[in-house]
Amino acid sequence: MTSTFGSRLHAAMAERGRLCVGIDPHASLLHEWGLDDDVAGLERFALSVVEAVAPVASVVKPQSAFYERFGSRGVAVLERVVAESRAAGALVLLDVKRGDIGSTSQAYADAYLDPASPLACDAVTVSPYLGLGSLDPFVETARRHDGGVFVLALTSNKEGPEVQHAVGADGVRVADRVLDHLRALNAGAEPLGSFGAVVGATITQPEDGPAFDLAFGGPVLAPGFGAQGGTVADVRRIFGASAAHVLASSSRDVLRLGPDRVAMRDAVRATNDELAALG
Ligand SMILES: O=C(O)c1cc(=O)[nH]c(=O)n1[C@@H]1O[C@H](COP(=O)(O)O)[C@@H](O)[C@H]1O
Repeated sequence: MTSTFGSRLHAAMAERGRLCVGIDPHASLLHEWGLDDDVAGLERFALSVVEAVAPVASVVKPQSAFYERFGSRGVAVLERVVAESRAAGALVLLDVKRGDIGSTSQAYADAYLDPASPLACDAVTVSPYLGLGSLDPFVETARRHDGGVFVLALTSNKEGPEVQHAVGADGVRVADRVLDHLRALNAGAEPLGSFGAVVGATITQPEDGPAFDLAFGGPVLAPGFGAQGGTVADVRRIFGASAAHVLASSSRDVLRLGPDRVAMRDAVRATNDELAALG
């Protein structure tokens, strides 16, 4: 690879748009598509989505759990999803939300960010709740291999604020610490850093304290767009002038249009146009 993840993502968003498509083969979706909830159904579903969206979307985001539930054969399907999406020109953000003590995080980082690994992808989601320093192996491995890391900051689910808005002994809120850490990691990176934050497209800024500062020099992954209620207007409301660096992420809202590949692809294009209109 020749350029940082942040540079590749910046170019891909400019060229293909700001929608990330989640490839999440829920059992209920396999059923809606008329497929069995088995490895053959998983493979048919996932590769049909890749064929429909990977040639047009800037980023695809397979959620590992939906593949892992079928064991090693499911993970083999995930490997194909990653490889075939990249071959079609999409960046792959593997949603695994890993995070462990540093020595174990190194093994996770090698699994997803070392190009020699069977599951190598462009970027990965991680959880910071073992401490920001525990993420160093992901950061260093990403820097070494031009990969990216997206750290959970303000998640889309309603339970998130109980932990993420909590104030530490130093008076700093947990999510602010995560965003500050990312700001330091991205310092000086142009046009965009490689260290992103996950900020749901459903969040509301706190009424009893200052707004979270969502400009930190890196990309934002904004899941919760679509099926969880987030809209283009929410992206404008939450991110304002930083919306250009926001990847709105939708899984079920696109996937439920299948197995009609044209309908899925058209939906991606239409949403990209709406997001582009935010400026
Ligand atoms: O990291 C994520 O992708 C993520 C973070 C978050 O705060 N909320 C969230 O929904 N997600 C993931 O985004 C996807 C949302 O799927 P839909 O609700 O079907 O669009 C799922 O794969 C979730 O695991």
